[in-house]
Amino acid sequence: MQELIQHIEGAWASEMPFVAYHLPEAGEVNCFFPKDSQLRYLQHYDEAGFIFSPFKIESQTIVFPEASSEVLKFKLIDFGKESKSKFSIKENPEEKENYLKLLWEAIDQIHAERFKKIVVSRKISTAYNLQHPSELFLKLTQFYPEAFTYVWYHPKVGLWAGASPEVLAKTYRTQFKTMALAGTKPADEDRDWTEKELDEQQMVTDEITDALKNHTENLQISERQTDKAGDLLHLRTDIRATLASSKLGDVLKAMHPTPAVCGLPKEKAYQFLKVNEAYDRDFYTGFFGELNMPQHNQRSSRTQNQENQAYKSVVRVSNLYVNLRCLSYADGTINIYVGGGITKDSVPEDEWLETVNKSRTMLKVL
Ligand SMILES: C=C(O[C@H]1C=CC=C(C(=O)O)[C@@H]1O)C(=O)O
Repeated sequence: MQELIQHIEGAWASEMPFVAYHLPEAGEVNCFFPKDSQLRYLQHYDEAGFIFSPFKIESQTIVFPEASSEVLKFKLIDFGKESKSKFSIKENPEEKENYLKLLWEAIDQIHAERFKKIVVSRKISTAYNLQHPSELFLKLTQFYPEAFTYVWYHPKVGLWAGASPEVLAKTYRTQFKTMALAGTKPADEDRDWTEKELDEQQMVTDEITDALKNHTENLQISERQTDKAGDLLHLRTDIRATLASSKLGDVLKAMHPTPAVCGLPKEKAYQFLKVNEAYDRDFYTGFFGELNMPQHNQRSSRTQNQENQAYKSVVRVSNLYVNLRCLSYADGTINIYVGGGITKDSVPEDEWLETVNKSRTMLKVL
């Protein structure tokens, strides 16, 4: 653990890129330390490494290639330091008013039948002196073991950190997994899911299923379930398929941005967000994670006339998550990114409150 901290702090102090991450419920932390600070962009989804992709489809995906990085694993130890942060941000009335205006605009457009759903968002900025990214990362792993937690840094981009509950794409050989995640309520709120929330999530399931139809076979859709993400609950449907002749890159192109982060119809919603959201989402609601990284499997096989024999196989797997419940940091400022799905039944004040609740996921670790 001490070694992990030293590696992260060493890279941070010498302004060298790095990523440290923890996959849900995994026993170890993985890290990439690129050997130089050149900014590299992904050319093809056959490459192997850790990718960091922005929301905008026309922007490029950054890669820390496996081949030119030191790739390390560290055992994760529970260090029992669950100290809650006292850090808070005062509500800014002007920010609230502007966000309510955006919400009303989105709802009006839905009533005018331009959209069925749109996911609007905002950025909460505050002065903050981030000294130790390893501390931030370890708190994330402690508070949110069920999420994909990470801290990512490149000197030419800045630092990002988060705890994502949403799988965009997992692959194992030809097996493909994703999920439709939408609808939000506080975990301590004892109430049923509303029609609005059920509808909103169903739209995501339908759209993802539709996008996958042309690229996969054997589509399987699970029952809907409630999923915990920090102090929040979401509705979730798991979707599995077999990748046919299509490659992961084609599937991602068809899926991203899903209606869990953009809207329906996708292109119109995307244009609306570009014009009406008063800030650049940057990497928020983009995606990130392992691309074609080796997974070492050890199995024992008993063949005829042979002793039990252990053999190893290596399978290249991808684990990509949507960049939600995240923050960025540069030059003494922290930005926390939050949004929510708007449908015809949305109530602006409730949607505002939902973003306040979502911001607590990151505030807790500051
Ligand atoms: C856009 C966000 O969440 C998405 C994922 C789950 C639930 C959502 C919702 O209930 O609106 C959003 O679609 C965010 O956390 O910033």
